[in-house]
Amino acid sequence: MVSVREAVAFGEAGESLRRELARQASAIRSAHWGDTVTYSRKVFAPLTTMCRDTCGYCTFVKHPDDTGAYIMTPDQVLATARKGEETGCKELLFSLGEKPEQRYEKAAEALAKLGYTSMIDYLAAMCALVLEETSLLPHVNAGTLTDHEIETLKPVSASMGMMLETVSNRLMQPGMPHHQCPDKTPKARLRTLKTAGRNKVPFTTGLLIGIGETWAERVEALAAINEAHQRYGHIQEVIIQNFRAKPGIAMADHPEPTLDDMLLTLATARLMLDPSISLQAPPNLSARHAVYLDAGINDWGGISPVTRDFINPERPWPQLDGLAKACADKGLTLQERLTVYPAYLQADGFVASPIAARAQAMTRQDGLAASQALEQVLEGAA
Ligand SMILES: O=c1nc2n(C[C@H](O)[C@H](O)[C@H](O)CO)c3cc(O)ccc3cc-2c(=O)[nH]1
Ligand SMILES: C[C@H]1O[C@@H](n2cnc3c(N)ncnc32)[C@H](O)[C@@H]1O
Ligand code: MET
Ligand code: SF4
Repeated sequence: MVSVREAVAFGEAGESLRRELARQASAIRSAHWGDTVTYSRKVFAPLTTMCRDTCGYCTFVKHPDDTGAYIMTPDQVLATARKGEETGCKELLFSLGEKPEQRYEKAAEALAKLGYTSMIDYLAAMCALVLEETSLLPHVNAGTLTDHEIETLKPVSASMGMMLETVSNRLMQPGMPHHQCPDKTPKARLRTLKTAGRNKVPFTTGLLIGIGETWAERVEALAAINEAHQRYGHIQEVIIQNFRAKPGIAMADHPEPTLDDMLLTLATARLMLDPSISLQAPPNLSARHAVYLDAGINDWGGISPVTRDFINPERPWPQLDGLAKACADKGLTLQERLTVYPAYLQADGFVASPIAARAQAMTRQDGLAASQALEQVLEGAA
């Protein structure tokens, strides 16, 4: 694995070094992930658009007084889940604003009408509903979480995630994207990464690139993720997500990261991270996503046949046959996976047993990649 010092120097890499790094990253992908590239067939449930943060890149968040501010009702959650079941989805991805009830009276009132005082408690109830009433596996993307919140969510979810986004404290300053966002302080994000590890939650995290961070800060963020994984063994996947500028956000005129920047970041991530960590990039945020395969990715993340990407709603999902062809053109095979990676289904203390049993049954029925013990994966990586 490449050190922080070496990786920081990659920021200055010219064209030939960039090509060499991508080649090495692809070799790691082949050695550890073979020739399969995966995706998770999912439906998206944007449980609430209200949030106590106001990130400069986010179009998802709505002020409680705006149109488009809502909390999904249990019936709406179930209707979404049913659509997913009908189209062969296995994951239901809950994505939501963070603790809106702690900032807005209106959000607290809307939550009270549903019978709850905390959004996380409501989220846990909706996960339980999905488990009871449908065949899907819930994945939770709810931002920062405390020990108590993770304890509430763990028995009712297959996996959880939170984008670290960045470790840059500069981005908290006035005029920067995380100004006055209490849940985006690097301290709170890093704490959540560790809390998830201590609680043995199969965890997804990652970087949002091109929001004003320096190359060195990006490398530091990757190092922090890898350190957490070395300590707790819980990071199942890392997403490198490229910022997209769009009308209506504070960062509407901020330049987007270039494709070369994305490729160098992906290769660096592959070279820095434990090889057992899946490397994911979203296919819908670049028309040129096929070349990500040359920079070492082995996963496309969640793709939905029914719901749009609510966080980037103007960016439709690519067709699965197109993605399969992009993989095949490079000698790779596109394969469906579950939201929780196989190794975590066998590892002690990770996935609640009824949920692990459901996931294992799905694996057998659908011929998904079989389970490999976490110890084995981590040993292989060492
Ligand atoms: O459709 C999306 N899925 C997102 N996902 C879901 C992802 O694509 C997969 O469905 C899951 O990670 C399961 O592997 C996230 C999951 C996380 O845990 C954390 C962040 C994200 C971010 C996105 C996103 O922006 N859009
Ligand atoms: C769910 C994840 O979506 C990402 N996210 C939020 N807004 C944008 C945008 N404009 N472009 C790309 N990704 C975005 C953040 O990283 C968040 O954590
Ligand atoms: N609010 C959470 C976060 O920023 C979930 C994704 S953004 C809708 O991490
Ligand atoms: S990115 Fe997440 S935390 Fe930030 S404003 Fe949007 S919903 Fe809230």
